Amino acid sequence: MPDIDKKNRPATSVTDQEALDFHAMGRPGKLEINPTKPMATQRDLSLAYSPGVAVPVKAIAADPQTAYDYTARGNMVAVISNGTAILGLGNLGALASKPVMEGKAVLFKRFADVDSIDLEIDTENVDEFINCVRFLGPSFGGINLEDIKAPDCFVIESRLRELMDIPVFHDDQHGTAIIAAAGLINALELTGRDLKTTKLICNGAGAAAIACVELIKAMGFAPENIILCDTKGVIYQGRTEGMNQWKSAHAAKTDARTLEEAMKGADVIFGLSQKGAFSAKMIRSMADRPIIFAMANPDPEITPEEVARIRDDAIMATGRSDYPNQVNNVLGFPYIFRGALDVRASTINDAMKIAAVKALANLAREDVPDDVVAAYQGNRPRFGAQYIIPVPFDPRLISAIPVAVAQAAIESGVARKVITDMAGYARELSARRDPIASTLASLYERVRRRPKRIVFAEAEEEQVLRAALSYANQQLGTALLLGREDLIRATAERAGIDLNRPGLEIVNARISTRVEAYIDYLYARLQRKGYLHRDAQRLIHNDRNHFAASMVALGDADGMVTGITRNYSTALEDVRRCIDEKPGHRVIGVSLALCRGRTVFVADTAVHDMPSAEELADIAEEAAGLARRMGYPPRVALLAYSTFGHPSGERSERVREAVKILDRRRVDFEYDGEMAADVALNRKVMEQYPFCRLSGPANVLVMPAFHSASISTKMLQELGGSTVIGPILVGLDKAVQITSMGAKDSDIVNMAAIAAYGAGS
Ligand SMILES: NC(=O)C1=CN([C@@H]2O[C@H](COP(=O)(O)OP(=O)(O)OC[C@H]3O[C@@H](n4cnc5c(N)ncnc54)[C@H](OP(=O)(O)O)[C@@H]3O)[C@@H](O)[C@H]2O)C=CC1
Ligand SMILES: CC(=O)C(=O)O
Ligand SMILES: [Mg+2]
Repeated sequence: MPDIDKKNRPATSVTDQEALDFHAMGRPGKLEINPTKPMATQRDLSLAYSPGVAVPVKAIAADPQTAYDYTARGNMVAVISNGTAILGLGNLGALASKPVMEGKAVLFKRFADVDSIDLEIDTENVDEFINCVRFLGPSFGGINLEDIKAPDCFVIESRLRELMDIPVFHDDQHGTAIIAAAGLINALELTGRDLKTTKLICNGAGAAAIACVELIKAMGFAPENIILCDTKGVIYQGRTEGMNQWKSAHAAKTDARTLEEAMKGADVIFGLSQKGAFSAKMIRSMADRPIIFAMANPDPEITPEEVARIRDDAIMATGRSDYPNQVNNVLGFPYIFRGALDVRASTINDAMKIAAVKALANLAREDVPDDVVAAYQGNRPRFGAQYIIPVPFDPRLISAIPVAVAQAAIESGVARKVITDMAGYARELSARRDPIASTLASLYERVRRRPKRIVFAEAEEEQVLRAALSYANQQLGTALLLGREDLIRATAERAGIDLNRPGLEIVNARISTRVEAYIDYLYARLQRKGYLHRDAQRLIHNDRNHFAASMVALGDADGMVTGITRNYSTALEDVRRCIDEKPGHRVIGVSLALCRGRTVFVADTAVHDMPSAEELADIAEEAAGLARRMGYPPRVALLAYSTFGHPSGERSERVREAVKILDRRRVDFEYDGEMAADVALNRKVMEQYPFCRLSGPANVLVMPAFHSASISTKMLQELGGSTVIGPILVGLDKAVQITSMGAKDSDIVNMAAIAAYGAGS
């Protein structure tokens, strides 16, 4: 197990066990391959395979460009490594690099809808590596080389670029250089420095470092103001030990021999070396308002906390997502390839790289529009020391960078397809991304800024304890562990959880001084509903849900999460005995189904069995409200088996009536119905009803009844490969969330975070 310094872990750090569990969960690894065409009938087979497949074969043989029309090549990138420089962990071999390469492949998909596959090549021999890759060209639209050590990577990349007619891009070199250069331009601007007079030290003289230095020199940085260092110290003119031609090209005329000597008075320091390479003394010796990019992964050369202890005038960036200013090639490679693929570029040239630098640097200087604020944890960042570069979840990246890259490819003559309508292309690009990940990231961050006390009502269960620990570890607030103390302690011991860490508190119902207050509260609510005082006593003494909900009702906790040991409706009844709906609202459940890059909100998946027309209209309003709060402009479809009156039937009548009620209420969101699910979700089918008032496929589906809501979300999960979050309870006066029975710890912590978010400020 790697030795990680626990004290220096930032807020969102995960434990080693969590990382292993995540990778092992379900189907091991992070990728699978799915067909894009139906493969159900004899005819499908005849088309997809023999004899039909022969037709595109001949077409491609006659005109190779048609491979982009008839195969997956045009959207497919190989992520290729031999594992000789895995992050900052060193040469751990091809097989060990696979988790990182799978990770890069899923980032391609997640951020830019580029399909990608990882290929680990088990050789350190440069010629063997080149020969292995050079013949793969027909399979891919581009090659992303990753984590190959210097100087081999330079030879490999330049030879493959000559041998292949598709983009070959060593991400650690150029991806890193592009992001670092963009961040540097902005940091120089903020500190009033000039590119030509700034003094920069780069620690590390490998793939990333050499490329960074080359790019910034190409952009006008004075060569005499740059000093590179490696494990042997300063790379000075005349040095012979540990040199190669790429280091020699940047050897400095200087008397400095150690990093410490070189760093005295430096304006900028780039770390592309190893964890902990910068000392406090070095940082202290830098010029005023120093610019420190500690980019080693997973642990930087020095942490922002350590720098903050030494000086308060630094602009600080790291390669990590859990600190401000993430200078990491994830901001580049998905979008750079997106742009290159979309114009079928033969290469990624300097013009395209510089276009990406400028697009990225400019984006950080622009005002962040309202619909992007969610990606910034609900804050509107302003160009400044804490914001020199956009965050990876910024939804503007998907349009800004590919457009700039594609345009530069066209202008520099390497595009094999010309895009004339760049504005239309930018719109298409935006539609490729679903904001759910940024929405959830923002939700977590908001909670982190106003941490909440959440009762975990079933804390004797192991997965609940794990979720509580994760809640505390992520600094979302205090997890109140409700249960019998001896049992909680026994479970914690079995699970290896240290209950003494900050952020975990046991609430032992038996000895709580608040028991009488909760009994009085509950009795006052229930006495006219047939409950005796001793019934209230029994509920508080014996039932965790009543105890937890009373804690929340009386302000002893901000919210609660339950549901592991009891079915949903029973848990909800327990809670409803203690907590009412918010005035003017209706309590409903909304599930989020995340499928193929698209999120739909489905309601009501928890409460109303057979809602009336009035109730359906309320459900539409509540669900639209949640969608809007989560950053989705709601387009609500009220679903039925029929569409706009056909086939007619009594059951659709209620739905039609609900639409009329919404008309009368003059609600401020798009809605229409009744309609079948394919009309709601498929633009082409919807176009057959030109009078439909939805401006695009629905993102909020109001189901006609609980059974259809429940059946469809469960089918989406089991058969459609969707991730389903929820049901999220909305409309209650206090923040309560109920998980499904047997939910995993990751689901429980999500629901706890949603409860904390619901608890507001
Ligand atoms: N934030 C980001 O986006 C990225 C960050 N990186 C990080 O940059 C680092 C280097 O990666 P990469 O260039 O691919 O790897 P390479 O193996 O190509 O190069 C590593 C370089 O770092 C030098 N080095 C290692 N330890 C030290 C040290 N303690 N002091 C000075 N120099 C040292 C090596 O020196 P020598 O030549 O003497 O062996 C070598 O020059 C890694 O930590 C990686 O995670 C890389 C790519 C992207
Ligand atoms: C981010 C990255 O590619 C690296 O650290 O190697
Ligand atoms: Mg890398």
